[in-house]
Amino acid sequence: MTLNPAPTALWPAPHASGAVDATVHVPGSKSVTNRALVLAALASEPGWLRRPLRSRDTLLMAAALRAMGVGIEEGVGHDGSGEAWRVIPAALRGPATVDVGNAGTVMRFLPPVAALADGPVRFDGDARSHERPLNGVIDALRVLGARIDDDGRGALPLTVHGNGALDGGPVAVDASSSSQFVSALLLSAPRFNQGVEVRHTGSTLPSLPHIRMTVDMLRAVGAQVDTPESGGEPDVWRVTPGALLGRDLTIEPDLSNAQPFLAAALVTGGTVVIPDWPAHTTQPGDRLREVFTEMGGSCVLTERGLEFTGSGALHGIDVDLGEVGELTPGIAAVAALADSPSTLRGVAHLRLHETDRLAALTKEINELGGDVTETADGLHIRPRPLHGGVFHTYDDHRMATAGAVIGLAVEGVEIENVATTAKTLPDFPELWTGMLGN
Ligand SMILES: O=C(O)C1=C[C@@H](OP(=O)(O)O)[C@@H](O)[C@H](O)C1
Ligand SMILES: C=C(OP(=O)(O)O)C(=O)O
Repeated sequence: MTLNPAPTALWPAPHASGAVDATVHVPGSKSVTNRALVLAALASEPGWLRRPLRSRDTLLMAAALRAMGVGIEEGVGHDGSGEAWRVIPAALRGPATVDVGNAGTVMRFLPPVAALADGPVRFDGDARSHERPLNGVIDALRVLGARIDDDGRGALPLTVHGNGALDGGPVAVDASSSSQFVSALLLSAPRFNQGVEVRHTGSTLPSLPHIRMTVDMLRAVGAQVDTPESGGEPDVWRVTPGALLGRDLTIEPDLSNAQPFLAAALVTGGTVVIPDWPAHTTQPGDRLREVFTEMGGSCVLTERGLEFTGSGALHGIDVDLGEVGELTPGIAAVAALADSPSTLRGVAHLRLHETDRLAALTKEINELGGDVTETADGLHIRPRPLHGGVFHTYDDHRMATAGAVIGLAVEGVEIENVATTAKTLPDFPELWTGMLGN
């Protein structure tokens, strides 16, 4: 990766003058919204998404589905409450072009959908999207009967030549670089002639909760899915062909985007309430209750939401984040401010995320005076007194929010390109200053 960001606008990260005490309404989950859009588009009847996330990643997903003929209309939900999208499925068509931006969910979940279209669908995106792995999806779709033109690197740009249907059937995939390979194949599989049997062949599989999210959401729209957890073989998922229902789904708040706000309570010894925190969820952000408690906070789930309180103490942690990799930047930020060292493990695949997150976190925290080293599969973080400076973000929303967390405790931190948070949380600067009572 290149670690030479272009100079862009700097955002002075607010320094906390005391303990925060705030309620923060966090917008909808990116991962749930983009799965719900795909499943609603593949259904045999219209459906509703209520309180969908409207951010770069989800607007790109909606635009792509519209380009393939799906109707996505603005509206209010059945009960009149909250904003909603009404999704009206249609025969999927090409030619179409899809801009994936740098959204893993768009670049991985939509090529299988495009294989069901009746013409070519061209995929391209940000420069970084050309570097993120897509080989698992491309190779698997070819085995399942699709024709795809790419430049042979197993990455974007590419064209899927849909012919209105896909055979489907058994396929082996090494998903050690991204769980999204598995999710992508499962999501469209009810519409493949033979469904699918996906066998993961790699030595590790990151982000299992996100695969569970895929399975749960498929089942909720009527798909039959067999999983390792439901008595099937280890590392094998089977989806039976069949029609999908159109549902009325309210999207949960994005718990990974709740992370910086919970971190603010932890770092300042204050309290933050996140309303509508789900009692049961497959979102990886739910693990924050445990991780941030071990780092010095405490929390309780009440009818007001998740109430998270910092004790004033901040401890280091030794933790495997392989299942919840997207939480790593925020945990690293807190760890850099703690009273003891931390080891974050199991996240080698973060080198292939929005940016090489292990290199970027190491460089940016160290440039503020920190002492972080990369390991084969994570980070060692030894806290040291930090000083102000520019925190570069490499077009990574979670680098920007991680820098903001450090800025609460360290005066003079400036975030380069805070607008990159629009990938999943467009209102971040306003929510952040609102939380601080400004
Ligand atoms: O399926 C999903 O919605 C996601 C899966 C994970 O991807 P990886 O398995 O590539 O880490 C996660 O990091 C990403 O933010 C969202
Ligand atoms: C890895 C992430 O995103 P993507 O869906 O683009 O993979 C993330 O949001 O942390």
